[in-house]
Amino acid sequence: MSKYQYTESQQSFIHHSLDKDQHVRVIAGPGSGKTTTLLARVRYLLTTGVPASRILILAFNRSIKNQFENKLSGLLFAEGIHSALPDIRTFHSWGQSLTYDLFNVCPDRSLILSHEPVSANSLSVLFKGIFSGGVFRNRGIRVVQKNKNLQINAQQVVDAIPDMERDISDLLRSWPRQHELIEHCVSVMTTYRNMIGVINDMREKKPAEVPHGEWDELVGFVARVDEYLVAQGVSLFEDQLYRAAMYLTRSERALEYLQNRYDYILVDEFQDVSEVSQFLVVNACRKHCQLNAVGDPRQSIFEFAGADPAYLIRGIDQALGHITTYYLSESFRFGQHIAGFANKIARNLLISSDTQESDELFDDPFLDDVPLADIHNAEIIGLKPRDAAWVERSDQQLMEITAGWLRTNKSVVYIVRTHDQKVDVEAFLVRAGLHFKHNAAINYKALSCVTESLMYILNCWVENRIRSERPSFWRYAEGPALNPAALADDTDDITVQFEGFVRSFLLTDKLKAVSPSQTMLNIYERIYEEFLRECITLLQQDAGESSKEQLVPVMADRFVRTIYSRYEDQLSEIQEAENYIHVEVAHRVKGLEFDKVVLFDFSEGVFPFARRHAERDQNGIPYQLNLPDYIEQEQRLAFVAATRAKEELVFYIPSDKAVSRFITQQSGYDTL
Ligand SMILES: Nc1ncnc2c1ncn2[C@@H]1O[C@H](COP(=O)(O)OP(=O)(O)OP(=O)(O)O)[C@@H](O)[C@H]1O
Repeated sequence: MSKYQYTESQQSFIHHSLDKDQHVRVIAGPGSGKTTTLLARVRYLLTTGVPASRILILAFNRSIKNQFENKLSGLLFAEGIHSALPDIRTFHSWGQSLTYDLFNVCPDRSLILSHEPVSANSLSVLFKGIFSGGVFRNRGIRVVQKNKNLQINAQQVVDAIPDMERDISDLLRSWPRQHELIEHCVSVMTTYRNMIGVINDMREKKPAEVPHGEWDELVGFVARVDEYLVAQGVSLFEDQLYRAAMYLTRSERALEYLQNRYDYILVDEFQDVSEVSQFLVVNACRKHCQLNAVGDPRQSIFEFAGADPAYLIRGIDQALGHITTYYLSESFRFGQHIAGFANKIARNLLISSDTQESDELFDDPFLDDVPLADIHNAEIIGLKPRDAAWVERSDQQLMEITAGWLRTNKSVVYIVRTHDQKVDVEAFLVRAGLHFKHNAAINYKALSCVTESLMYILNCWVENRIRSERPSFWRYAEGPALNPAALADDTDDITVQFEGFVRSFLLTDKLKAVSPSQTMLNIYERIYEEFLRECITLLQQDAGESSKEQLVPVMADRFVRTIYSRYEDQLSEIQEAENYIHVEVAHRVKGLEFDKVVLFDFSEGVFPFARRHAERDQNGIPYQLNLPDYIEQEQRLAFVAATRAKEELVFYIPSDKAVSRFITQQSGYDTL
């Protein structure tokens, strides 16, 4: 017995024809039960006798895939359906396994050995993978090596990291000025988890912006990394899909294999398919396989990565011919008020675009206007211009509301626009004594804070002065002021000097300010202690032979190589049992829902987003903010973020910022 009373249109999709050429599509707004209905459709297929192995379900990332897998197993278990699970995969994992299946079917090396240049995008993915350790260490990436058709396994990729690290430290060592060496060292290390940020910065920099001939150094470094990757013949993340697609375009047998592999392919969030993903899907469904595509064009937020909602709206019709479309028009997630608010955000999309395509997109019943006067659930917390007492009171208000939610066991998310903002929000929550869920990425950020502070200390030590620009997290730290007396060299023993200096920073107080839990505080303290010990050992070994300046880069290098890597594993394993707040960037909340949603910093420049250093027009406006396509993309993101809320939606706008254009166009909301 199902837990839901499915609506008529949901039922029509669930029980849609089993004929393989009767492709089907569902277009519906957020919370209308697309994923829920897709699960029910799979259950229906299984109960009508379709073998699980003939069904493929595709998701865009691992978390959505895992969620689907868990929900499906739960559903089947609850209803006593004894069936194996269908093939549930991310697009990339499908592309990867497909390539190997195709190679077995048609072992023609020339089809997969052709060498493709390493694109900037692939490079970014590679770096992300390597430095986050996730993709490469846990999953293993099978890559095809040029000329040998060998698989390089994950371990080999990981083993290659020291070469790159050596390159980086060589670069750092050869940096002309000590001062900049340390600063650059800090920036490299703090972005160690997101190396591509550094690489891309280098790529985008123009010679004129880089002082004193360092440009050549940067260009040389990037070129060396590129060469290194090419020499490895590394097959990168996106190539998992391209390689399979290439195979299909060149081999009839491969195509035939694919077209006979599955009877049903179901894709959630179809608005986010890219050209290559859609190519694979429609080719798989062209003959004996039914496509079930589910999505919401207004929730297309990955255009920058090649996604195009047009594939959902008409691309699949063009490729496959007749397709039945169902619209789900009721939202089960939220009431009228939130729907009305979200619709207003989306409505602007319709206004700003007069193409045929957008009429098709937005003329659906879900968008029925709701009078804004009715909106109570969506609240805007507006802060007056910066005024300490006022800010304090308003922050306090938000914290009190949040604490109340947690007391009643509500699920709570703070949605931010960028990863950097996460750190700010976390510090904000820590100050308020509230717990947030920290996953590996957040831990890396926190660890970066620790790294940054250690580099800061080393820097001060070399310069014999407290520097005015402190690490960013320092501003959240309460604790006693730094002790300038400790800077005085009252002993000749460099080791004693150093230890006294580091300890004078009273680190524990500062660490407390950035530690989301006692467990993490303990780990941070251990890192500090170990760092200190390592440095002292080094100083003792080198006593008298090296100057402070020479020792600093060596210490920094050691820190990253040994301590950093040892603790990151521990940190990523920590799980908090307490009731916590989720803090997540907008791009990662798609498909999720929470009782209470805070859109943190919903201001101009954040929604829509403008990089701090973005190029500006003659009026000082970041040029992106004048591009209608970009604005639409950002609006879709705002729409996705706002529609995660089941019960309550709060917009939080810092006092010194202007309210986002996406809500200034609205009226009738409550202000706290
Ligand atoms: N027929 C129904 N009766 C009651 N609740 C339902 C029904 N269908 C779906 N729901 C509930 O509605 C909520 C939203 O469903 P779901 O996540 O499937 O929506 P969605 O359309 O996939 O949303 P999004 O586009 O935001 O990913 C879930 O909590 C789900 O349990």
